[in-house]
This record gives sequence, structure tokens and C-alpha cells, in this order.
Amino acid sequence: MMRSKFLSLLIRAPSVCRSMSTATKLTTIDVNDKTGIATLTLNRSPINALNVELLQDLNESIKEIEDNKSRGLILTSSNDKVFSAGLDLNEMYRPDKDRARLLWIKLQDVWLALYSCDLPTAAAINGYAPAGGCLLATVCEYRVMLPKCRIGFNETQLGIVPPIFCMFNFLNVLPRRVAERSLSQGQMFTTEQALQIGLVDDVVSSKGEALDKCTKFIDTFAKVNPLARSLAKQQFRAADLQRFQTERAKDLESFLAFINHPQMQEGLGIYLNSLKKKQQLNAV
Ligand SMILES: CCCCCCCC/C=C\C=C\CC(=O)SCCNC(=O)CCNC(=O)[C@H](O)C(C)(C)COP(=O)(O)OP(=O)(O)OC[C@H]1O[C@@H](n2cnc3c(N)ncnc32)[C@H](O)[C@@H]1OP(=O)(O)O
Repeated sequence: MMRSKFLSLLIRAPSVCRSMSTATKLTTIDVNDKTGIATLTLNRSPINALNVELLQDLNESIKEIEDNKSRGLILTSSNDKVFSAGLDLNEMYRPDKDRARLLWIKLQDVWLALYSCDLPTAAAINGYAPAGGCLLATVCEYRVMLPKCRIGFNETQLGIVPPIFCMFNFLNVLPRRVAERSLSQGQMFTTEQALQIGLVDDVVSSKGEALDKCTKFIDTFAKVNPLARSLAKQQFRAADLQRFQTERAKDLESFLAFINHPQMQEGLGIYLNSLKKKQQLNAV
């Protein structure tokens, strides 16, 4: 098992594969022939809210990209305003018990797949990225964002405790003090603020430019031995991954207990309604 992983890393070469897409089309994969880099696009209309199916699709696509020995993975969205609106609140409001359990397990799987991904990963954040959207962006090793967007973990603003993997992501990206404050205050940052604190690495004016920047980032590894690169990344992340595995089951039970709490349900109902009301107001 270990040997085949080593071999696959040693013989990794630019992919000749053109494009792969998952059957459901909630995500699409395009592999650039020249660079061998795979672009994984979130494609769940209207706002890439992460439901069970999208998370399942994402997991399959990440695996497909790894198995096809792409040189890197770029995560982006087909929506030109929203990268991802985070977890689908409809999965948590008056939840179906089995689906809610599955939702969290799939979210944990996606986080794990990206956090421990052998490939270099980058996020072209071409729109809003609250909560779960921020999770997907910050689990990557590099981020570039478009102007006039917002990103952050707003969970505490909604009365939700951010799970430990949000903390791991932020501690990888931000100084500890900034990470703790922004997570505990549920801060949402404008693109400009995100750049200033280092939450994103660069700001560009179009999605095309964002994809180019991500490609350039992945290209910085071109002359580095892929096995050495991958193992160095795993070494940095090993303690987080170990803690995640230890707490995974407890984290799932905490989530289920949390969303099934009557006060949480009431809050979720009000919040969902306010999001819908916003649209009604816009239409007036
Ligand atoms: C100690 C350990 C304890 C562990 C406990 C763990 C507990 C953790 C529990 C939960 C964790 C949750 C993490 C999350 O990800 S929660 C989701 C947070 N997301 C948000 O708050 C985003 C809210 N949405 C927005 O801000 C905007 O919609 C935006 C993404 C900026 C897009 O704006 P716009 O383009 O203007 O689109 P609309 O606002 O008009 O939205 C279009 C329709 O989509 C509906 N909507 C929006 N967001 C969501 C969502 N996240 N889920 C489901 N539906 C959503 C919105 O109501 C509109 O619907 P409709 O067309 O019917 O009016």
C-alpha cells in the first residue's frame, strides 16, 4: 500500500488527460493538457451550498484527480459571485437524521481529502466564501481572490461553534492571535482585509487571472521532487490529522447534538427566513 503510494508519487508526470467530469455535474474537472493541472469547479446552482450530494461529488472528484496523477488541484466555482455559501442550511433545519449525519461525515471527508492531499492545492476564490466556503478555500495551500467579496468563518455570529478543522485551517494561514480572534468573533473579511491579514495571498480582477495565479503557484513546485514535497506537507499536517482522527467521532456527535437543539433549530429557522426575506426585499 505504502509502496504503491511512493511509486505513484515518484512516477508522477504531467497528465495527458483532457477533461473528466463527474456524472452528476455538481462538480466538474478540467485538466489542462499543457500543465497537467486539474481545475475542480463547484457547480451547484445557485450558490454552491454544500449539501450531501455536492460533498459526495467533491470527494469523488478529489479522488479522481489524485488517481489521475494531475500535477496540482485548483478549486473554484462556476458562479461568478459566490465561491460557496457554506453548508446547506436546509440540511440542518428540521433535519432528516440520516442525512444530517451523512452531511457531517461527508464534510469531514472533504476536509480530510484536501488537507492530506498529495498534490499542491490552490483556491481561485471568485466570489463570497462564508463558513464552509471559507473552509474549502483555507484548506488549500494558496488562495487568490476577486475584489468586493467576503470570506471568513461566521459561525459564532450564528451561534455555532466552529469545528476544529476550521481552527486547523486558520492556524495554518494566520498568526495564532488573529486566527483565534477572527474565529471567536465570527469575522467576515472583505477581499482587501483578507489580503492585509494574509488570509488570501493575492487579489486579481478576473477569474481567468485567478486561475493563472493558482497555476503559477503550483508551478513553483515544478522542480521539487513530488515525493519530498508531499511528505514535507504531510509532516507539517500530521499532528492536526492525528487530532482530527482522534476527535472525529466526537465531532460528529457534537454536530448532531448541536443542530438538534431546539434553540439552534429556532435560530436556524430565523436565519434561513432572513436570507429569503433579503431576496424579497431586492425584488421590491
Ligand atoms: C465543540 C465542537 C462542537 C462542534 C459543533 C459543530 C456545529 C457546527 C454546525 C454547523 C456549521 C455550519 C457551517 C456553515 O457552513 S453554515 C452556512 C453559513 N453560510 C452563510 O451564512 C451564508 C448565507 N448566505 C449568504 O450570505 C448569501 O446567500 C451569499 C452566499 C453571500 C450569496 O448571496 P446572493 O448571491 O445575494 O444570494 P441569496 O442570498 O439571494 O441566496 C440565494 C438563495 O440561497 C439561499 N441560501 C443562501 N445561503 C444558503 C445556505 N448556506 N444554505 C441554504 N440556502 C442558502 C437564500 O435563502 C436564497 O434562497 P431563495 O432563492 O429560496 O430565496
